[in-house]
Amino acid sequence: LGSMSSLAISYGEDGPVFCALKSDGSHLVNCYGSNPAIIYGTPAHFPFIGLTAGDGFVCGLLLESNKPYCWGSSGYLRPGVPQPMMEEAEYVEISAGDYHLCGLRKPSTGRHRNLSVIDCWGYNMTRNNVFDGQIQSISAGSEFNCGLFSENKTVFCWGDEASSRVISLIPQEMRFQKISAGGYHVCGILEGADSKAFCWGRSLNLEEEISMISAAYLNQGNVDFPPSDPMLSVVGGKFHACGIKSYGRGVICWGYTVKRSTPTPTAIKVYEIAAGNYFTCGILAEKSLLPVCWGLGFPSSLPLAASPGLCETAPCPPGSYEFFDAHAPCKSPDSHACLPCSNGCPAEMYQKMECTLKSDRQCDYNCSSCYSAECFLNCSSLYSNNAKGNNRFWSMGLPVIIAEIGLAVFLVIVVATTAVLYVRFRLRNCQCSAKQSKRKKNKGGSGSSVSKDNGKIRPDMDEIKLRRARTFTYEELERATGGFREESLVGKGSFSCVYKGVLKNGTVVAVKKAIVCSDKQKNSKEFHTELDLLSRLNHAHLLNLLGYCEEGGERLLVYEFMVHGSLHQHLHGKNPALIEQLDWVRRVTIAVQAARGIEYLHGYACPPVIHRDIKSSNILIDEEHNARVSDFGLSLLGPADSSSPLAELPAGTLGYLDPEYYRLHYLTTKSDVYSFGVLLLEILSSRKAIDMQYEEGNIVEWAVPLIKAGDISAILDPALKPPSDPEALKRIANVACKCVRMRGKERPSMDKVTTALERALAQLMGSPCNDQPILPTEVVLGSSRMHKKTSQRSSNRSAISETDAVEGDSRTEFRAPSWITFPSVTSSQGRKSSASDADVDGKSSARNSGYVATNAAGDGLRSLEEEIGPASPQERLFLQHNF
Ligand SMILES: Nc1ncnc2c1ncn2[C@@H]1O[C@H](COP(=O)(O)OP(=O)(O)OP(=O)(O)O)[C@@H](O)[C@H]1O
Repeated sequence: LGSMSSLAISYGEDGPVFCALKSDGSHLVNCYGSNPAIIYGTPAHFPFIGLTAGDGFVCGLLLESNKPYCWGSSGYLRPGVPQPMMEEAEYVEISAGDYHLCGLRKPSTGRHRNLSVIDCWGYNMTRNNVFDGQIQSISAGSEFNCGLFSENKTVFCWGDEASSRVISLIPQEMRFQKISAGGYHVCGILEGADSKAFCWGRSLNLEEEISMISAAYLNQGNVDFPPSDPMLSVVGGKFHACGIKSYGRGVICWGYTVKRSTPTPTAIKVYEIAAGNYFTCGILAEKSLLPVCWGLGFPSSLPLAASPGLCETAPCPPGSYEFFDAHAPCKSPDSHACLPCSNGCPAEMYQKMECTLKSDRQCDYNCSSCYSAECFLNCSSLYSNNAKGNNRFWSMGLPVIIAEIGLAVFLVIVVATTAVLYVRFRLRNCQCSAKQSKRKKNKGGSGSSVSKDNGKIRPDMDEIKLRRARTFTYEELERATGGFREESLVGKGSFSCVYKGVLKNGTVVAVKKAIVCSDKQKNSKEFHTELDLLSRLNHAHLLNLLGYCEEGGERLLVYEFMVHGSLHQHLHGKNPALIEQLDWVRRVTIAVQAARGIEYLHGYACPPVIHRDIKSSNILIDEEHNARVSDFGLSLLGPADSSSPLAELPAGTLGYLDPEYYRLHYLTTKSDVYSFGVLLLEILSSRKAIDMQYEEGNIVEWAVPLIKAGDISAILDPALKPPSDPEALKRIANVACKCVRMRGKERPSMDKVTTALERALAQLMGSPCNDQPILPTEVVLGSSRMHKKTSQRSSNRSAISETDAVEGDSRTEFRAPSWITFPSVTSSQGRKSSASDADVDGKSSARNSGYVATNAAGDGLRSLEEEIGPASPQERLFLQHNF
């Protein structure tokens, strides 16, 4: 993030890495950190002009060729010189965002001298951007970029606006000395004597954003505003910014600070700083030139001396001075590391020495006009030399100090009280829907010990027993399943075996027995999560928990038995009759029902539940072929405010796992939407989510390009006759494409998916008014509770069905290991930008008032918003914050 510098910090799931140019003038790079792809990929013998870094990668501007060179593990930027690259292109600056890199080309000469070209590579950015006007510098944010025009010192930005709003909030009338972008904001230093920092965007300084962040993270961090101190430079992290103070080179940070972070050091002076996502590092302004870091997740000191700044071939411009030290930070004697001069002297001080080409401005205390404790203390040595001065200090200084301390204590108390009241006020807002509260009451909630702290409802075990699920003895279940014999086994999962059993009263049940596992705690966590969730949820398309048993080391869950097993068995089993049994209407019905179950988890359960393991083996089918979503072993109680991503370690099943969740560890309901999209593709094609027998093993990589090319028939299951109205399936395929978009915020929410699927189902069934949503589900799908009960009664009577045979063994699914590959941008999103990799000289560029970009052709698909109406304000807020 931010602008090119002598140091750069990479972040991401493989851990943070600090890279810096060596302090010995060799221009070689040294890296330190935990991402092996960066550490081992560091080109130790290439001299660089400067560095920049993003999520999992670092890039440097090569000294010899003035071209960028990247290394690390980004899925969006290949190691080496980014491609496509024009041979003659040379760059003066590079800057990296989360998944992309941009380079500012050397100014053109001749008739194009008033045009500037910025080339970008990576996620959604690969194109050449041509601008009217000369550009002084560029800076990349998470998924956007900004530049500073040399002439009028105004800023322009382009890229993703929805999550950052950096484009609409640009302060048009302001002039900047320099700028630096962060995750979703930009900070700049204003022109003029006071050199104040000014920030805009969504992660800093906006009322709305502040309250969003506070609500989500109140217990974890704090939010504050840009300081008013004059600044020398600023850098942006994901949700914070830091700057070097003009006087004294001290550092100051603002924005969101994660709790448990190492605090910003107050007593250091730095030459240069750079920020990763949640931490910042600076090069100490002392002989050692060692880096110090603060924030979350990085050592606070590093053993690599680093260059204090970038080397420039031109003499240091006015307003800067050349760094002189025992170290010579620049290779060539003609180039200089220029540091910005501090700006004026603070109050109570006077300028002792001007900033020259060789040294910074020096200020000293004006002891005759002291009013701060610092000044008095500094001047106290003078006073101590004469009794008069001493008396003056005691008579004047002490009361001032005491008054200041008193004021500070008072302010702390006021702020703390306000914060406590605010927290209470915010948490009051998570309330369950009236319907749900009523349900809770009806279910014996009067003596309930349900804790409403934090708006989360976490019943204890005793209460679960009382409320719904009954306890079984081990002996009872052992008897029901014939001693857990092999013949009763109906399926196997990663954590459990599922047996068919018949209780004493004749009820047919499925008994899920935890596989004894060395990681007992994890197993126990899953067990209790499932109990907690299932006992609270109640929906026609969720699987009912009947009871549980916890005896000795054994843990068992007892569910309704689903006579037709799982959707996985139907789609991928060995029995072709089973596949055909699921005709198009049945399949789409199952998709709609599953969508409704998930929509309930996301939208109606309180707090929302994220399933985390939506897949065909977790969609069970009852006797009426109605779908029931099962297996909440991995579910998480969502945040009360569903807009805040939960940082959890990725869990789920390979092929269905949301790449954004896997890469960024941000878990939102949109991760379930991704998995559901994969499930839709599976339903349409009968291909497994990952099937290595095909060249394109990943269903998303295979199906999405075909759907986008309009070749829907290529993905439809050949075992079924095409439907009379293939448009309906096309509609579903388009919805699936939207669900599996790389970025969560671009995926539709489950309620929109459900509505779109319902319409498709109506169309498939030949409904004359398929543009109207079909309501209620029960009428169309026959899946009311009553209906379900009948179905259960009959399923209880039924003998072991054709799907009872164990297929778990033949099914190969993998839990997410670190080597998982996801659909690459080059094959899906990347394709759409390839057409726009236009002629660098702007032959095919469209121009628009100073900012001209050869934007990629938009998504060929109609937006879901267009299709089924705009999002509600709450959804919009959620989408905007679904990073
Ligand atoms: N209530 C049920 N009725 C009938 N069959 C069931 C029932 N529950 C599970 N099964 C069968 O048992 C299989 C294993 O289920 P389980 O929930 O243990 O694991 P899974 O979800 O398939 O895999 P994992 O645990 O790895 O996510 C299912 O795929 C299904 O075929």
